[in-house]
Amino acid sequence: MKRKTLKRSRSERDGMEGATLTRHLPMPSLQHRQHKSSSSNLSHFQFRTVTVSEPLEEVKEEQQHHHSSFPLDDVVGVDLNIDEIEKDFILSQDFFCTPDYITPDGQQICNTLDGNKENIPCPKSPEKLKSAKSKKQRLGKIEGFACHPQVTDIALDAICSDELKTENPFAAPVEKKQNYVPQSAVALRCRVMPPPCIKNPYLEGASEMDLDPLGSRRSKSIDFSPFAVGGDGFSRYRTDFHEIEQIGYGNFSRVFKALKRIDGCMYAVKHSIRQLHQDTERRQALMEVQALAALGFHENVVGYYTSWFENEQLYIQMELCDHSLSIRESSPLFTEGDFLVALHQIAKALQFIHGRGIAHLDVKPENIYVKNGVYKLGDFGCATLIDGCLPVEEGDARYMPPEILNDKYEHLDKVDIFSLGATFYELVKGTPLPGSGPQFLNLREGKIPLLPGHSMQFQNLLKVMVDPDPVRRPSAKELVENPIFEKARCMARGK
Ligand SMILES: Nc1ncnc2c1ncn2[C@@H]1O[C@H](COP(=O)(O)OP(=O)(O)OP(=O)(O)O)[C@@H](O)[C@H]1O
Ligand SMILES: [Mg+2]
Repeated sequence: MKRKTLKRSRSERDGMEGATLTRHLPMPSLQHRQHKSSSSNLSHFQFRTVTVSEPLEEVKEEQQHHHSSFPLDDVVGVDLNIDEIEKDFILSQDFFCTPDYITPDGQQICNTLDGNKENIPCPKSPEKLKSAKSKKQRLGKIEGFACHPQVTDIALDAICSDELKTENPFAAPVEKKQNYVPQSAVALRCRVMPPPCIKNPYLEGASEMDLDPLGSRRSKSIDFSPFAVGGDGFSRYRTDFHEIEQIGYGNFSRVFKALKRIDGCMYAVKHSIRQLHQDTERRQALMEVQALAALGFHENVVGYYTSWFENEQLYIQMELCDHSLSIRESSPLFTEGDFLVALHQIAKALQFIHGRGIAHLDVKPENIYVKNGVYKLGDFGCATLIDGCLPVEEGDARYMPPEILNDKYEHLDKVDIFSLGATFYELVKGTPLPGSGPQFLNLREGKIPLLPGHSMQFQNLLKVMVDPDPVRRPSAKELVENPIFEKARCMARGK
């Protein structure tokens, strides 16, 4: 069923952990280093094989040399992190299809991104500059920045571009090459710049700048698009998972049972149905995984593993459950004892998330899953902060209390209590709640018809949970501590 029009449309929200290239690029085969004599004039963007054993000094020297002969400023922000390269990065010239020397002798190249220029035949190697001293000084400066790989990155860029402007007067004159930017360099820039770290609004005291050392160098938007695997036919989902079958769908997502190739375990992988083109849509979609990640583990909350963007869709890897409590999926043969066990467990989930300042705002049978007899709250796509610091995106109107329908958001934790009461009323009744009409209005007024075969204690509990006044509804903690669940525990033990 479609939700009512939302304060912030839910359809706007669905949308990447940016995947870093080092993890996903098919690595070219390890080649032996053979550039020593012939490649002393490697262009800055010629990517040769670097073995782990290669001395860092030499790599840095070479980089320095190429910085001095290549206008790095023109390739804004290309980050070649030496430490990274030395550790685990194997960049092959073959892979990036760059020529040996970017600027052929005596050839005038204009500053365009014409891909054909990358296929010009290798010209004669220009002479290597002989200024060991100045190189050493430069390296000294660079090493001073080597405390953090990303800081080193920035330092290298900054220092080298400075040096291009203030050349050592005693050094051999450096012929400044034309502003030629190989396409592969631009592509690499997109690939080596790590994705942004964004603030998790569900965690207290997380500062955006603290998290993102490159924050000042990025644009303000969460532009994950360069890291969106899938655009070039490469799929992290397909690479990492073997899809078994579709196990569910919602208004915005499809959920698949998938075998993770590397660990041989089954997971639920949910992805947004629609592509999320806008930054705002992606931000909105990320709220779900940010809430899950901020919450951490609770046995009655569906487990979250990881998430990423692919083909402009958000993928979420979760714990695989058996099924949801949706009346179209689960067995109608529930006894009151069974209901109480489920209600108690989801009340514990709510106590846990409310304790962390988060309200779910979309509690309903479809969002409660069962795994080996344990009930788990899932689908945090509407989760928000109870203190009202985040926008409210209400869930399925059939389960929403009257105050939410009237745009009153003072007691967001109690919204979940109402929804939980409505959920169990529907499960006991065995027919779907209406989205409008007299029955819909009756429930908003706290009127629950008698439920034959169920104890008054249980029916009264449901009634107080759907009280029109949020203040009179029990808190999740009070609910968990209700004596009725003692009976449920005894019944569960007596089975
Ligand atoms: N971890 C899981 N294990 C098993 N089944 C799941 C899991 N997550 C989701 N499902 C199934 O997929 C369905 C849709 O998932 P979900 O509710 O998260 O999608 P949605 O598009 O956000 O839904 P909604 O329409 O409620 O907004 C669920 O009702 C459930 O049946
Ligand atoms: Mg759902």
